[in-house]
Amino acid sequence: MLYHVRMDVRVPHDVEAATFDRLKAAEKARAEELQRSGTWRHLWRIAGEYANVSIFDVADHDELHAILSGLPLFPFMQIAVTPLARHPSAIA
Ligand SMILES: O=C(O)C[C@H]1C=CC(=O)O1
Repeated sequence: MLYHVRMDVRVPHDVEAATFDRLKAAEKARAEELQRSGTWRHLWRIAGEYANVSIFDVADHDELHAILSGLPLFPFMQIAVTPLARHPSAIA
């Protein structure tokens, strides 16, 4: 199943820069791993915002939740999920 996911990163002011840098590095490694496996199909920065739009390809809601809640930056993100169904006019 495909899911459109928007992630908005909210950095709390009381988090140390070094701590946040470490979490960002861990997030990058995990994002790259999930992209290589085909699970994280698209990852786009929303211009002008500390946010992304992504497409995930997973078995079901439970797998998506497990992946998203396991992301290193999960505690600092607001996440909006939209399940996608095939459009009848889509040719690909
Ligand atoms: O920067 C972001 O949009 C948040 C998060 C998603 C992938 C990643 O590397 O960081």
